[in-house]
Amino acid sequence: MKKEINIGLLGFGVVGSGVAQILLNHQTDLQHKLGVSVQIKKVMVRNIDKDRDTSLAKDIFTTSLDDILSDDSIDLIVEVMGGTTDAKDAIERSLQAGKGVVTANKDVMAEVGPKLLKIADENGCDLFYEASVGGGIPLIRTLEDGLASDRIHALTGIVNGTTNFMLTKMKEENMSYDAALALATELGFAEADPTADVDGLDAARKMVILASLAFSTEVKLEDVYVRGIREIKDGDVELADRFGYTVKLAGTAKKDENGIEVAVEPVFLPNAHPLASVNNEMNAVYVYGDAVGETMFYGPGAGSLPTATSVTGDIVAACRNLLLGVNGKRKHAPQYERKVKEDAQKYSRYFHRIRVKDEVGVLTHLTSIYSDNGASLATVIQQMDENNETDLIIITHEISRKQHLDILDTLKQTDSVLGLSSYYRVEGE
Ligand SMILES: NC(=O)C1=CN([C@@H]2O[C@H](COP(=O)(O)OP(=O)(O)OC[C@H]3O[C@@H](n4cnc5c(N)ncnc54)[C@H](OP(=O)(O)O)[C@@H]3O)[C@@H](O)[C@H]2O)C=CC1
Ligand SMILES: N[C@@H](CC=O)C(=O)O
Ligand code: NA
Repeated sequence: MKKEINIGLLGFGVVGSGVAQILLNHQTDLQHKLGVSVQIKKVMVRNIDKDRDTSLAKDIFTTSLDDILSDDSIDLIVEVMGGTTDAKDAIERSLQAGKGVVTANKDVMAEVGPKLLKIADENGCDLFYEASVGGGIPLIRTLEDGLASDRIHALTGIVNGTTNFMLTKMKEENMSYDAALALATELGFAEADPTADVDGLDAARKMVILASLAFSTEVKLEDVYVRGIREIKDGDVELADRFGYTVKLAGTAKKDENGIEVAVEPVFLPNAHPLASVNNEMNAVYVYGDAVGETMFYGPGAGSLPTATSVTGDIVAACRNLLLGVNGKRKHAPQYERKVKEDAQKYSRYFHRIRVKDEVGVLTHLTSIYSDNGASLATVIQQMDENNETDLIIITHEISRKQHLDILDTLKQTDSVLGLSSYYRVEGE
């Protein structure tokens, strides 16, 4: 019977140092729950000379993956180094060496998750990735276990902490975009390359992971319609509020008889919608199941200790499996063929803000573009600003994404349109 489980930790940054802190500070609790102690045997970093605030012995730090993989006393690898190429390689090699892996890496799981899970299955190893979506929220395991008997048909969520933090600070404290991003980075929320956060890619990767699991099908990054928060223009947040909405970067995934649709984009959410009051780095995901109905999962979406809680939760699960000798016994092949909807099959309401020339007949001409495209309108408002320029605000009834995009294309080529200020999908009504 094992007395100790040894971990090889790949990465000692925001998340890795949090994992070490929890394993150290909660050691007696973990020992009680598992009956063995869990120790960090080696840590891989990029720069061995960096000053690190830790009580771990200096000589366990290395820059060599081989050093860790060749150590037979190491049972489990925890990948929290980030990036794609090296991390992918490290996970693959660890599994091939028969070592279970816990990772927080959504870039890798979204890109090659199915391939890595197959390698894990073939090698009788666990591959757990709870921290890859929703930071500290137990979501992956909830979909895999708690809701396993249900058929999930939709997910809607705020799955990026950095952008939600930025939008909150910009709205409530009038902080500039740059200052809000700098603060999110300082607090350890942002990715190494924060364009992944602000341009929606990080959230898109998380939606790939969630949708694949929820719908038991392969979902690729190219299946996701992605727009980030740089698309939000001055005045949009106030304008949304005037109409009773809050602007959030939301991920949505839906499944019906035509297939699946997945999107990440700034949306207008009714102010009364629970997701509208999810602020700062908090995340929340609504899961709609045929049997369970509506469930919502809420918690910190980023940050050292919240994310490390999910990683160490996975470590506990992997240790239990190792101790029971049932590691790598879950099989991960998806149940359904990949089937992605066409834009003409994706329905929503849309908000359009169009800068127009203030001249006779503009309103009639522009509304005819909508009717020519079969779109009926719920709201049409013309508002003039202090420079005598006019914004036409249009909220449509349900139309397809194809109708919406066709209308935008026509508007762009229309003489009386000075510019398309912004547009949003209206979600959650
Ligand atoms: N920060 C967060 O809130 C969250 C992060 N994640 C994910 O967790 C992972 C880690 O993120 P985070 O801790 O923020 O990242 P950091 O940049 O803070 O830390 C990365 C760590 O990995 C080491 N490292 C990076 N590349 C290599 C390499 N090629 N070889 C050896 N060591 C390497 C770095 O070494 P050195 O210290 O020498 O530079 C550093 O210790 C990422 O996949 C991220 O997306 C997931 C959820 C939330
Ligand atoms: N950069 C990410 C970190 C967690 O996944 C975020 O802000 O959500
Ligand atoms: Na999670």
